[in-house]
Amino acid sequence: MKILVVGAGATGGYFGARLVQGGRDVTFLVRPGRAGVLRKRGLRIVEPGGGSVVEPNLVEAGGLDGTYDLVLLSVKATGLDAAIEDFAPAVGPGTVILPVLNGMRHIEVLAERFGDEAVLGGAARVVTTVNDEGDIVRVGGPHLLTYGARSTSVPDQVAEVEKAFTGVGFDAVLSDDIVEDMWTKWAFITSVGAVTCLMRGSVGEVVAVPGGAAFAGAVVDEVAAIVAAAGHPVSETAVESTRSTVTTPGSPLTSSLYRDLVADQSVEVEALFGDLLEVAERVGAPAPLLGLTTGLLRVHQARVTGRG
Ligand SMILES: NC(=O)C1=CN([C@@H]2O[C@H](COP(=O)(O)OP(=O)(O)OC[C@H]3O[C@@H](n4cnc5c(N)ncnc54)[C@H](OP(=O)(O)O)[C@@H]3O)[C@@H](O)[C@H]2O)C=CC1
Ligand SMILES: CC(C)(CO)C(=O)C(=O)O
Repeated sequence: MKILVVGAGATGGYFGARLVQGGRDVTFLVRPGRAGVLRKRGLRIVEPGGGSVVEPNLVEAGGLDGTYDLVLLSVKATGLDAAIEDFAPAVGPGTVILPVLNGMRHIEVLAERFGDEAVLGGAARVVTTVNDEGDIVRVGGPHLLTYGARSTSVPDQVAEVEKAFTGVGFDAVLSDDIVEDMWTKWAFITSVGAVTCLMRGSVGEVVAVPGGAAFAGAVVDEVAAIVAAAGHPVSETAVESTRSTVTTPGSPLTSSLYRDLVADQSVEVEALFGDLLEVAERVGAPAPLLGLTTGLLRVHQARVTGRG
């Protein structure tokens, strides 16, 4: 199976490197800056207990020659439209696209462009960042990629994807209800994102102040009520797991959203928060904390965008 990983950043770099190490046929579609770093240093993973480096096959937009069986799409929501134009030549009649983006809006955009059947659902649970040297840093914790067909008609290629993801150095789960898994991940990431961005700290820092844990719990309840009202209830187990995650004393956990915010970078505000706020308004679910987070992030995003 020929795999094209679009974006060799925190998620694509991590899962892609693991696939390379597992002997899979992987090429990374990258832009010139990232290509330069990867040619010089290789694709390095830094993680507790060691690290590794692979020499990745790289291609830049315009250099794509032929189609791929799987496109693993791992750009931020803010880069989605441009990335689609760049990887489109790699998509043929037999290609499936597996996005790891948080949120839901990218699914509609991709399905509109490439057809409903070609677009799988995906949800990544991994805590990775790209450090100043351009290496992928994995903090620890799960490295789980859940994926699956979004409708009952499962494209034949899914079995091939399952084979490709078996026995490589991350956990992969083929889900029979990936859409609900994506809603669960969306509820999780907005909860962690709201707690860390509103309070500007890690979970442990928030929990350490009086009222911090109660505030974090209120965020979890608000988000869970919104997705339930929208017809995508998260299981009680998942709600309690998120509650435990955002109220764990001493936890260093942040979110990629928070890390981008404090690094003064562009944030995925509309895909993660704007869209969920719209859902809340549509179904009449109260969303004061979500509204506050969305406003805060929109102000930040307007400043970043205005800077050019
Ligand atoms: N980081 C995490 O722990 C997790 C993130 N996610 C989600 O995964 C998605 C991806 O996030 P993440 O991996 O962190 O993001 P990163 O910013 O770390 O990586 C995105 C990469 O995409 C590249 N890119 C953007 N546009 C293009 C393009 N047109 N062609 C080629 N490469 C391109 C960027 O390259 P360049 O250097 O050129 O800008 C960058 O290396 C997000 O939706 C995020 O919310 C989900 C779970 C965990
Ligand atoms: C799991 C977590 C919170 C890791 O950072 C994440 O999914 C994200 O930040 O997007």
